[in-house]
Amino acid sequence: MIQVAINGYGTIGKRVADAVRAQPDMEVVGVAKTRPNFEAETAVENGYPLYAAIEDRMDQFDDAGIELAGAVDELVATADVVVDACPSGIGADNVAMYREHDTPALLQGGEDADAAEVSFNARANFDETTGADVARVVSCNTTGLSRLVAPLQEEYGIEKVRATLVRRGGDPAQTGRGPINDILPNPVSLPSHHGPDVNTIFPDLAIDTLGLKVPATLMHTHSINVELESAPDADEVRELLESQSRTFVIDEHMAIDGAGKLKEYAQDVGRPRADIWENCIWGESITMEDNDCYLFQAIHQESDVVPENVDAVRAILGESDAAESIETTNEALGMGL
Ligand SMILES: NC(=O)C1=CN([C@@H]2O[C@H](COP(=O)(O)OP(=O)(O)OC[C@H]3O[C@@H](n4cnc5c(N)ncnc54)[C@H](OP(=O)(O)O)[C@@H]3O)[C@@H](O)[C@H]2O)C=CC1
Ligand SMILES: O=C(OP(=O)(O)O)[C@H](O)COP(=O)(O)O
Repeated sequence: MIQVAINGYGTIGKRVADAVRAQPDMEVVGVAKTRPNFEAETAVENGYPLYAAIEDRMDQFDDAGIELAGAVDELVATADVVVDACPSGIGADNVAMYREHDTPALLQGGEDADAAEVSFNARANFDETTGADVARVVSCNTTGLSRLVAPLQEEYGIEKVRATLVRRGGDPAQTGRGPINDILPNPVSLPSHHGPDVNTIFPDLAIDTLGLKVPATLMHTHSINVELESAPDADEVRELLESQSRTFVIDEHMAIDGAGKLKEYAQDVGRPRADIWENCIWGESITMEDNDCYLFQAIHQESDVVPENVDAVRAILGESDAAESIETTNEALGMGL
């Protein structure tokens, strides 16, 4: 069994912990928190050994009556691999500790690309991560773009991607986030970080990305134009996207008109935390105009990177090939809407 440590048990970390625990070949050896809040309590209730991310604060856990298994560097020393899901910037600072213990580490998309040796997307470049000391699972939006680009590039070739990303302003629990009643070009200058990030996965791809932030919390929405090298009809493109294991093409009969109904559907089918691990592509939006493919997709920011982290664990340790890992992860999670 692969012993996985999770450093940073927040939005992404707690989901990755549950997904790792669901795998037949992995176990969670512990999770680390800086303070004894509700997530520390639920980590212990869920049976995860809890470690203090900051040693000086161990007594705060004692005072709150929350039992600790130790300090984070003990956790890192024990683990085969650590998934760092700390807030942006802290992951890069933690790399020295991971290197000191010789424990391979996975950072998240909030870190700069150069904080890791390689950036990861399971569908696109699984093998490039094998043997790395530090890899980075790209951000939720970049994961969503990469999953779309990979099959289109393989099947038809791509001249250029143009993507406008309407980004949710914050996650549902991020009470401090805005905008409250505004729509912000974000960043106002082009490109947004997503295009250069996609190039960490597809170095030669021509891609321009524009970003906005809106006062919504449920999901991001992408307006996509991919100029292909050939001109398949829209039905062919739709079939191709339907055949991918991490894309959900929303059929017209479902009458899902936005992120609200997508989340409702995820709850109705019993998804944990109403998570949607797949890219959600509106079938009727898939349109071809000459070589230009257009579509809309929604991305659940809190969860699409979760299966990618699980695959990245196997990739960095060289424990599996891409197809086998993706299949194992998908089956263990119950992927497929
Ligand atoms: N949320 C999203 O939509 C997505 C986020 N990401 C990326 O994932 C990473 C994590 O983001 P997210 O989960 O949203 O962030 P959160 O803030 O939800 O979770 C991070 C957690 O890390 C803990 N933490 C803070 N400092 C430390 C530390 N020094 N050591 C260990 N734990 C610490 C915090 O909890 P506490 O201090 O209480 O221990 C916090 O709950 C970022 O790089 C982000 O960009 C990627 C895709 C989507
Ligand atoms: O990785 C994400 O978005 P991003 O791809 O737009 O950077 C997550 O939704 C986190 O975004 P945030 O930086 O607004 O918290």
